[in-house]
Amino acid sequence: MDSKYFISGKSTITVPSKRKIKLNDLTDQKCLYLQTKQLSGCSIEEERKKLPVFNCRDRILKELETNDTLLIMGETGSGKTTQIPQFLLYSAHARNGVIAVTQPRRVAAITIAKRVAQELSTTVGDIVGYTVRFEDMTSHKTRIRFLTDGVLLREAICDRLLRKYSIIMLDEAHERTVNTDVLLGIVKEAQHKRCIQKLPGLKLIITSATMDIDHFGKYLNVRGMYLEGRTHSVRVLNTKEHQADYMHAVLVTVFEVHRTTPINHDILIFLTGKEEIEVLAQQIRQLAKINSVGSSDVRVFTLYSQLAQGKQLECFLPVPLNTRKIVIATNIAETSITIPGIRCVIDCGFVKEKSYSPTSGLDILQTVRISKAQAWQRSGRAGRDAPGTCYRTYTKEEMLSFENSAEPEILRANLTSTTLQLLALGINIQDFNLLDSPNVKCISNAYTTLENLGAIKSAKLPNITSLGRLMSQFPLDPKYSKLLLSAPTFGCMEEMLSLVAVLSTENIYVNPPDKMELATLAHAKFKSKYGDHLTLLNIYKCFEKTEKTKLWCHDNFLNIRNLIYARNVRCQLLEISTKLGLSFNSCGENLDSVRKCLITGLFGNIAVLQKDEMVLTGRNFLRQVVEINSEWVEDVVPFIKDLSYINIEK
Ligand SMILES: Nc1ncnc2c1ncn2[C@@H]1O[C@H](COP(=O)(O)OP(=O)(O)OP(=O)(O)O)[C@@H](O)[C@H]1O
Repeated sequence: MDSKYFISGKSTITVPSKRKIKLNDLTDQKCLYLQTKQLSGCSIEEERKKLPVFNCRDRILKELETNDTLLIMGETGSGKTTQIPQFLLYSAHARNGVIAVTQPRRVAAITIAKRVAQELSTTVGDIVGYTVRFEDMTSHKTRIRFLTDGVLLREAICDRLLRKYSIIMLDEAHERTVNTDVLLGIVKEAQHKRCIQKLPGLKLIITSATMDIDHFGKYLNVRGMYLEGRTHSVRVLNTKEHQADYMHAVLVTVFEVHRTTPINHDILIFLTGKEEIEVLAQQIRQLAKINSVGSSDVRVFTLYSQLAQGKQLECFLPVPLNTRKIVIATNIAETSITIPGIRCVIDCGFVKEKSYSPTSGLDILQTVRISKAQAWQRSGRAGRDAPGTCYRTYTKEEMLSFENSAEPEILRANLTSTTLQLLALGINIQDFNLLDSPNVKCISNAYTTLENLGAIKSAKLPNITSLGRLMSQFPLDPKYSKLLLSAPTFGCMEEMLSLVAVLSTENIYVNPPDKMELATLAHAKFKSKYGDHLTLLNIYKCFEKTEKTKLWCHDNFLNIRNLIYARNVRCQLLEISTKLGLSFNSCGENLDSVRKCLITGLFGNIAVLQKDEMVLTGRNFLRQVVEINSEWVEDVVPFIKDLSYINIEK
């Protein structure tokens, strides 16, 4: 082993804990791994016909003849997502409508659609297409449509029987997103109603490599179907000892792999969030620069949800010869996706999980241990186009204490948006037969918030109002749709469209770790004394006025891709608003209108608090957003229920 590999420089790098590591420190450090499992595998084969699922084609089609619902479990990479829709394409089952394949994440929907289009020698938007929020790449020719579960749920609002579809495949069901859970119930109901109304049937296929098949089976009243076989073997290694600093363990492992494996073995690293990812990316780039292996190179890509879509897709492209691709991702890369070239996965064993606190009414982001199912999904990202290895920076014993699967999102999420969508479908969430029933307090909070937004008449008797129905037409959080629906009255529709578009976009700021001060200075130019919302609006307005947008964004440390994305979102929101007959007006420089309008939507958010907390938070909130001014109160009161809790004059 060439331990000198690490020590050609004297530079230091900063790790998140602000601890400085000397490159020399890494020399003697190695994470000792123990091989814990060798997943049995077949020989290396790349053609789709050699995928294990291929042998099950006839079995699947036959099962569908006698069953309306199939529950299919097969190994990661066995070909479920890419192949099953193709088996169905020319089958009798797909004669009466489009095949929908849902994915919990947009990046998966897009990349799989591209792959399947490639396999069918067509282009995306032809026979195969995808639809994700604010982007539709389908046409009247599209027969297989990959879409996020959120998009399909939204479509159900317009047509509860989902008549456009002949087959719906809910993929990655183990992820237990709220949307997939709700869709299970909706599709089940659509199957039943279509049968009663003698409409063409609807087949439902649920797929995953790691779902709790008994639980699903009981709910759907079907037996599970197992597809045997694995495409390529994945060697799984756990650290011998507990690693107190997983970032450090990951870094050491990256360079061990870099030093000891062929340069075309690309690496995928799982960390918990953007900050960690950016820090590690910088460390790897710095270390690789001064420690190159011969003429080889390292290209580091990052993959997390706040990245602009175009940037997220960069890691799927091939890199030049003699270059090792290193992708550092959050759990967004955990299921479904194939990043070509990945032979090695390094899993830190943690994930950031969003949960909703029914007592405070706030969403909390916490770093928690992954589940066993997530660990297997992560290792499954290696061994897709060749045998692979997965390094886990936790011990085998530690893994024993992991939960079998992550807690379903429906048991820990803020349910306001889902509750409104269901109400628009005529379904009361508390009466809806779901795979797991949500917490009663979460449901009552959702009703209270919707009541405060004016979307339902009363939390006790949750009948959707006409305003609520309009709100459900926007693919937005209800508080943002409320803003758009209130804006014409306040005379600030143009401004609110821009603001909501920016709020629906990932971070528009660029904060390079080495130029933090310059970036802060540049951003300060746009700062509004009335808070973040008006600052964002300022930025968007300046962006639209600028001709040389690229240079302007660069000079102002702003993300051009995300601002362009916001512009597209704005166009679509404008389209929906026009369809709903909303008038388009502008308040010009009089931003007081925007501030007043903001109260109508954002207030709903804090309204689930206890009365005492609400008085306090409400007052602070009003202070932040508006001047405490009785004239304003007159304007906003009709939009807010229960404002009487707050003594505005104080
Ligand atoms: N974008 C892609 N680029 C290259 N190869 C791909 C791509 N997508 C899929 N493949 C190939 O097809 C195989 C099957 O992928 P597919 O996504 O259908 O499997 P899966 O059983 O659905 O896996 P998972 O349970 O992990 O989602 C992969 O192992 C890989 O060899």
